[in-house]
Amino acid sequence: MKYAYLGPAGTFTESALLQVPGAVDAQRIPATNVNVALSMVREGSVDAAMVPIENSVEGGVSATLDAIAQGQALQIIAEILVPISFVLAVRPGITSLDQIQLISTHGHAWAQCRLWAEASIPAAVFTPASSTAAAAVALTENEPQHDAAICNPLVAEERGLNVLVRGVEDNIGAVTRFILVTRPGKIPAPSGVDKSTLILPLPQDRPGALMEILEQFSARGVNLSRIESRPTGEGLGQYFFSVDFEGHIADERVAAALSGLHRVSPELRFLGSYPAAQGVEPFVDTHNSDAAFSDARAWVKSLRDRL
Ligand SMILES: O=C(O)C(=O)C[C@]1(C(=O)O)C=C[C@@H](O)C=C1
Repeated sequence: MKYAYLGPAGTFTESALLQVPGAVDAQRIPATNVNVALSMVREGSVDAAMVPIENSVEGGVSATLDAIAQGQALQIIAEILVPISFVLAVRPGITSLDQIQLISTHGHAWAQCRLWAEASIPAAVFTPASSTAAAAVALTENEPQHDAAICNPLVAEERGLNVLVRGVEDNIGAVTRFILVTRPGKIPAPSGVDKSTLILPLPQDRPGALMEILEQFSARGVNLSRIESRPTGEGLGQYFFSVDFEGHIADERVAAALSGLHRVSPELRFLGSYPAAQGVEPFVDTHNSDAAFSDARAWVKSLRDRL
C-alpha cells in the first residue's frame, strides 16, 4: 500500500496514518494540503489518503468536507481518532514568551489555542501554515519567518526544537477524527459497530425538504452521529449536508433509509460504511431488525405475486 497524508512528516495526520495496520512500513507520501492528498488518490498515484475531517473543538474541516463531496467519487474505508495536545516550539534565540512577534500553525490548531495565545502572548501576530508540522519545520530554516509554532509534541522532539510551553490547547481532551480515503471499491465487511457517511444535496424546490431527509433516518431507527451543512458554491442558499450515521449498508434498516433518501435527494453520494473507531453496537428496535425487514418484504412479495 502507498499512502498520501497531510504532511510534512510530524503532522497529527501522520500520527493517525501510523495507527493503520501496516502503514508504519508502507510508503507514506506527504501532501501539502488535503486537496493534493485526495487528488493523488483520484489519479491513482497512491492507494489511499489520510485526511482530517473534524475536531471536537473546532468542528468540521471544510477542505475535506468539500473535496470529498465534489469531483470524482471517493470512498471512506476507515476512521481514526487522535487525542490532540499542542506544544509551543520556538526558533533558536527565543527564550521567553514576550520575544514572540510572529506565531504560526495550522488554522484548525490556532482555533484550538486562541484563548491561551490571547492571554499569554497578546502581542503576537498569527500567520497561517499548511499544517502544524510545516510551521514547526520552518523554525529549523536558516532565517525562520516566524518566531514560534504551535505543533504536535512529536515533531518538536524529532526536529530538536526548543519547547517553551506544553499543553497550550484551550480544551483538554480534544480529539481530531481522520478518515482513510480510497477510490470507490469493495466496502469493508460489517464489524458490528460501523458508521456510514453520505453527502446529501438539499432539494431546493419544496418546503420541508430537510424534514423529508431526516425522517428517512428516523423512520428506520438510524441514529445520526454528525450532520453539517456546507455551501455547494453554486449560489447563496444552495447547500449540501454531510452526514454520518450509525450502521452499515449491509443492515436492512440502513439500506431502506438509503433507498428513501435516493427518492428525496437523487444526487446523494454514498461515501462508505466502515468500522467505527469507538462506540457500542447500536440499539435496534425489533421492528427495524433485519428479520423484520425481510419478513415485510416477503409479505409484500406474496401479495404482488397474485397480480
Ligand atoms: O496540521 C496538522 O498537524 C494536521 O494534521 C491538521 C489538523 C487539522 O486539520 O485539524 C489535525 C489535527 C489538529 O486538530 C490540528 C490540525
